[in-house]
Amino acid sequence: MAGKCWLTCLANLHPRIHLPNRQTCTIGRSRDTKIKSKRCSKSQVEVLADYTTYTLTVHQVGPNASGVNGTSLLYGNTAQLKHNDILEILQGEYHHRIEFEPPPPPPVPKEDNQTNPTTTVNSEMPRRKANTDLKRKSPDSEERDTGRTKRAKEQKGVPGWEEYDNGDLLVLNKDMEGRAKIACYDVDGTLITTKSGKVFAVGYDDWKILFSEVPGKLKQLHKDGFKIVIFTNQAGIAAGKHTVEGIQKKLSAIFDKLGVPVQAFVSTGKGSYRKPALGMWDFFKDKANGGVTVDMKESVYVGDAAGRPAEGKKKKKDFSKSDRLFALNADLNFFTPEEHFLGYKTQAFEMPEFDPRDVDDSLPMFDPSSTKVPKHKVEVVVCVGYPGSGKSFLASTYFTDHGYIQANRDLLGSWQKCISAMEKSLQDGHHVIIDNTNPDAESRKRYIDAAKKFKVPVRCFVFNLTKDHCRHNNKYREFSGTDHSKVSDMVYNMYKSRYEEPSLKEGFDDIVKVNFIPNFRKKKDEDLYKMFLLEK
Ligand SMILES: Nc1ncnc2c1ncn2[C@@H]1O[C@H](COP(=O)(O)OP(=O)(O)OP(=O)(O)O)[C@@H](O)[C@H]1O
Repeated sequence: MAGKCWLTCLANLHPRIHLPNRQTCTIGRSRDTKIKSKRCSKSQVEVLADYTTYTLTVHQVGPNASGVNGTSLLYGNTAQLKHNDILEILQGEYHHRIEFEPPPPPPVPKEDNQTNPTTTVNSEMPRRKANTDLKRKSPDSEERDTGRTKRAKEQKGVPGWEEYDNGDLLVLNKDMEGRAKIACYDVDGTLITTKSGKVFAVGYDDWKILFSEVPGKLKQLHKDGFKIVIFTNQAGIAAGKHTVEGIQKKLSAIFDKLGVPVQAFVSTGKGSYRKPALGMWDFFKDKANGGVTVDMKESVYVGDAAGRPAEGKKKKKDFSKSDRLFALNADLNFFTPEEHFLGYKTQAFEMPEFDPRDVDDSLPMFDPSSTKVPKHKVEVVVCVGYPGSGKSFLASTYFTDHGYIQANRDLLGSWQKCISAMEKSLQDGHHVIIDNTNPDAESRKRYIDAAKKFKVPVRCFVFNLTKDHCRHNNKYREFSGTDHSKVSDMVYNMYKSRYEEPSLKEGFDDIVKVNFIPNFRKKKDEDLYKMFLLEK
């Protein structure tokens, strides 16, 4: 972990600025930065250093663009910078280097569950009409993609492996004979551990069988009529940290050592093949078990990402719950490696805070339940809610039916355009709903002021969902193929840090809470929604 993070001015105009761990700092026109240009706001960017991941989250607050490594950032957008990245406080001007001290350790090939800090630029308020600057891939990622495509083609050399969905899924022994009883396993931390003793493998040879009991147990199960099937997340491949051949050779070597026939599925990215989502399981059931129906009562799934809490200093908590949730989604009997191989009694575990199976549809849509829509002859409704809280869903399925014009920054491009759309609609005598996240008083004030200018009442509708519920909705949106850019966890943290509880003092005529009332058009949408889609 870094001990310090510095913002170092490349023009050497001022002493370097210290950025404390996990504290939001505002950078802009100030004595500290010696920036005098009025184009630079006093609050041009908000930055948040994270010493554990060696990353700096930058959120642009000022109206003029800032820049990151030559790429423009726009109002409301965020970027994640790593050690030695350059922040241009105004795009093309006031270049500052991000320096962690001591610097991050050099990258080594790692297992899937480790992420290397890489610079990413995201729209905080995810854009449907994406800014092309933000969409453009960094030269780095282009190199990685090209490399990956090439490697994917070259991988034919590793016997038995095939690639599906442009390399999102790798399958070993797809046509292996089907069986009804399936013993499924995760790999890292379940069948193997590192030889080096490090948490993450150093190279593809850094592995050994986890428990001496593993090969015998697998052989016995195979003899008893079980098919041995592996489901492993290896998003390090898409991230460019692993090669396809490297992982395939490593896995094939592990299976040779186990001495039992194995069928394997590898999810290489972050999409719907990644556990706990069921992409790999569905592929296995539908296309790789020779048409044999799985006996769900007898079949088992074993994995170490089981949500077990820490045991004092003896054992860290599990890094994720994805194996347990994958088994739950698939309706498979789940065991930890210790329970399965060593005969431990059921181990304690924690479930995620948000359980999609428990969404309560008995609540009233609004609190107070007597809330009228519309309430006034012409009015403005300002939404407040995390990305994925359902603002657009409610605006388009409910408010527009009641004659509201929906103003959404992702669609229109800027809050200024939302104001113009709002003013035009009010002039034409239409209600307006402002469908943006609006976490703080400052972002809401613009709409309140514009409504007051037109002497029109303005109400605030606050979406009453937890952060994890909204993260779930966001994943659901991703998997259901909606045209919406991905929203990262960083954006959720940023919303949380900026959030100010709406108050009547801001000028609202009323504040209403909006409950999440599930409303699905198709059974398959509901089925997907009710699965665990988050890993923790
Ligand atoms: N009441 C609901 N019933 C079923 N699905 C819903 C409901 N509300 C939202 N969803 C689904 O949840 C996902 C997120 O909803 P939506 O896009 O409306 O969120 P949002 O608050 O507008 O997000 P953002 O601020 O990121 O644009 C979508 O896939 C949407 O279909």
